[in-house]
Formats: sequence, structure tokens, C-alpha cells
Amino acid sequence: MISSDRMAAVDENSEALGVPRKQLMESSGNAVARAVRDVADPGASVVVVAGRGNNGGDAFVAARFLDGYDVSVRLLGRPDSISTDIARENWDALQSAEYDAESVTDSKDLALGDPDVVVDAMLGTGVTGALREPEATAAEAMNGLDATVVAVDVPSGVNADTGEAEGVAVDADRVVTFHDQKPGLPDLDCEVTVADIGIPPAAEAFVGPGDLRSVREGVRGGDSRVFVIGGGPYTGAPALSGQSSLRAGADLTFVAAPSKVSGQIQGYAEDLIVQDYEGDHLTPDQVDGLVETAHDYDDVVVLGPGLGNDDETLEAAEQFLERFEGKAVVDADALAVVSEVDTDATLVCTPNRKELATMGGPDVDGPLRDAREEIEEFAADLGHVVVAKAAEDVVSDGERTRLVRAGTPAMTVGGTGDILAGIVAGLLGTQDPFDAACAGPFVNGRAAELLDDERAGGLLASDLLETIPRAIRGEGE
Ligand SMILES: NC(=O)C1=CN([C@@H]2O[C@H](COP(=O)(O)OP(=O)(O)OC[C@H]3O[C@@H](n4cnc5c(N)ncnc54)[C@H](O)[C@@H]3O)[C@@H](O)[C@H]2O)[C@@H](O)CC1
Ligand SMILES: [K+]
Repeated sequence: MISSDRMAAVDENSEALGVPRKQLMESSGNAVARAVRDVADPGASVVVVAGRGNNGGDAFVAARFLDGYDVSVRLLGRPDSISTDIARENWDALQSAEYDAESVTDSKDLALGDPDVVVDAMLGTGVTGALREPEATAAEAMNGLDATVVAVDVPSGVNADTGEAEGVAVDADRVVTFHDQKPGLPDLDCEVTVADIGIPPAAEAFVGPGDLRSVREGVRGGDSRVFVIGGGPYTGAPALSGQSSLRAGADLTFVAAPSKVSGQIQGYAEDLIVQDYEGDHLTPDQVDGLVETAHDYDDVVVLGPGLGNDDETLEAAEQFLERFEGKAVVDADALAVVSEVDTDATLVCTPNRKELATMGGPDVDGPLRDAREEIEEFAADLGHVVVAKAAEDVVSDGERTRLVRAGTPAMTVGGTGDILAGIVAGLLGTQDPFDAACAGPFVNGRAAELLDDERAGGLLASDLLETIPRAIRGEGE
């Protein structure tokens, strides 16, 4: 089962893997033609009613695969209003090859005749709201015919995610849907076939540019705040996490740090707001104040960078998680306490191999992907999202697991993990935790790839700050 949003992401990932949408459209159209062949013998009359998006494009392709049938294609709207290049190219192909393909701009002029088969290709997953004109009238006309109605991807007017129609919808006899079943289709009163259209499994298994779709849409809203609880024995780590969270979309980032090092952390970056507490490391005395601040401002917390592993600090981290109820990225030494706490917080944990084992997860020697099932089980037991970091990362929420293979060998330099924790926190302001956890390492890796020519093996973690926005925008594909 796949939602429309996920399908769009997978489709974009497929393109990045070298299987472009136009190729998928060719397979989709071919599958639609096969369904028509199943319901009617050669010689039968087939009318294709097409809309101006890719759903229509699929049917323009289908017309070419129906040699031996009496096919006519009716495009609802002017050819220059076809909304995608690939659909237009397939329309143009019908024109130049002298198919019976005409555009109809007024639904009153839509004469369907008495065909054996109607192909409904008005709207697919691109539908929003009730069918407008001329589609609404055309749907009624199609429903009034005796013909067998074959719908492309989803009956026009029906929302593929819910199965609901806000107004009139095409009453299909058969639906040919692509790649995977859609949540809204099984409950419809029609036969549904799922056609394999050649999307590589890697387009789903690996995080790709399609997984950044909603990140690209989630612009800064003015009130997404990140609160980094870090620093003490180390000062660079919280500064890197804080800055990368700003690059990934946070509006304001605060760093809570011991007074002994707070000035130093502030000195690295004027963009951070540093709030100090007494002492040289985090202790349980600070927990009340930190929980209160994080709750008052609805902050996304980053717990861990540079905190060190003093017993008092780990005790404080544990107490913080026991009482915090918001969203947090847990990294570095703080990871060690996660499996011991009972927390209502939503956590994204970002362990490297060693930290994964320390926190009670699998101890993996070889590629993490070989342990993907154990990592998934561990995330399920933990009840949180796990981003297990290596050359190829494994991200799991206990039900879904994806791999990330972005990045360069130079990323083994210190600090890239701090950058990652900040990116995930910045994304968590607008994204669902699993989506943020998948997008984070992909963005981090792409940010390094964008610098590979310039920095090569001399990359610094702080260099990544510069290219995070470009990585989010999709550069480097
Ligand atoms: N995602 C994928 O992997 C693939 C998708 N394909 C096809 O592409 C389709 C999606 O294409 P598009 O995103 O172009 O969208 P659609 O072709 O479903 O519809 C987009 C058009 O419909 C109009 N529209 C939206 N709501 C309307 C309403 N209520 N009344 C009237 N017009 C309305 C929009 O203005 C837009 O022009 C899928 O359903 C499928 O058929 C295939 O080509 C193959 C691969
Ligand atoms: K359709």
C-alpha cells in the first residue's frame, strides 16, 4: 500500500536512479492497454478521455499500444494547457502519427458515441477537491454509457488515499493502478490491478531526493525553535549542532551550556543564543530549568553534543528525558541512557556503530545494511526512531527502514555527527520524525558531496554548514 505523497517521492527517486518518469509513463500506458485487451477483443471501439496532467499522458501512451482497436482520444482542454512536458510529448506523438486525437474545450462538444470501452484518464493522484468542469460533465457522460470503463491509476474524482469523492466521480469497472496498491482503492466496487511499471526497488529502499519533497515545501514559519543542551568538556560540538539546525530551517536556536564554556561557544557563532548555567558540566540541578524552558517554547531539543560522560551528566540526561514530552534528537554520550528511560518524548537517536552497541542495539562489524532487521527490531523495542550512522546509514522507526548512501569518505572527520544532529533537529520543526530522520543524513551527505571537488580529503565538519541549504534544495543530483 502506498500513499500519493510517498508515490511521488518514489517516482522522483526513480528518476534520480536513472529511470525517468517518461519511461515509467511508457510502462503505465502499456499496462493500461493490456487491461483494455483483457476486456475487449481487437476491433472493439475504445474512447480515451484524457485530462491535462500525467494521468492523461499515460492514456496517450496506451493509445499507441492498442493497435488493432478502433481508438479515439479526446483531450479535455487545449493542448497548450497540458501541464507536463512528458504528457505533451506523448500528445504530440499522437498528432504527428495521425491518430484520431482531438481536443475538446467545451464539455457540450464531448460526443462519446457508443464505444465498447472507455478509458478514464482525466485525473489521477493530482486531483484536489471535487471534479471541476469540463471533467464533472464528462464523468457523468461516461457513467451513462454501456461501455466497460477502465480507469487509469484511480477513477477520476476519487481521492486515491481515502477512496472518497467530494463530488461526482467516474464509476469504473476496472482500475489499473501503478507500482503498488493505493489505500483508497480496495473498498471501491471495481476490479483493481496493480501494474509493475519498472520502478527500481532501490527507489523505495534508499532515501533519495524525493524524500526531501516535503522538506523543500516546509519553509520557515517564524516559530520553529531548537534548544541544544550540550557542551561542558567539549565546546565545538554544540556550536556545530546549533548552527546546522539554523541552516536546516530552525528560526531560532538556543544553546544551554555550563558557564565555564558558554562564552567560548558564543564566540564561535553570533547566530546562536547561548544561555548559561552554573558550573563546568551538566548536573541534575539544571534539569528543572531545562525542561521548563523546552516546554514553554515548544522547542525541538538536541541532547548530547559535547556533554561528556560524567556520571552526574548522564544522570541529568536521564532525568531530562524522563520529564520532557516534546521532540528531541539524542546524540553522543546522552545515547547511553535512552534504553533505560521511560519517556513520553518523541526521540530521534543518532548513534554511530559504537554508540548503537552501547545503547543496547546490535553490535555490527560489517555493513549496517546487513543488520537492518536487527536495527529495526531495536527501534521497535526502543519505541523511537534510530539513525544508525556509517558509510551507509540505516534509518528505522521500528516499522519502516530505509538506507542512506549519500556522503564522501572525508566525512569520517570529527564533528559531522554534530552537524547531522542539528540538521535533524532543524527539520523536526516542520517534518514528521521518521521523515526528518531519513532526510537528515541524506542532506548531510549531499552537503559533503557538494564540497568534494574543493575540499576532498580536507573537509571540515564546519564546511558543511555552507552547503546544507543547497543540499536541501536538491543540488548535486
Ligand atoms: N507517480 C508516478 O510514479 C507515476 C505517475 N503516473 C501518472 O501520473 C498521475 C499523476 O499525474 P499528475 O500529478 O500530473 O496529476 P493528474 O494527471 O492526476 O491531474 C493533474 C491535473 O488535474 C487538474 N486538477 C486537479 N484537481 C482537479 C479537479 N478537482 N477538477 C479538475 N481538474 C483538476 C490540475 O490542475 C492538473 O492539471 C498518476 O495518477 C498516474 O496516472 C504515471 O505516468 C507513471 C508514474
Ligand atoms: K483516472
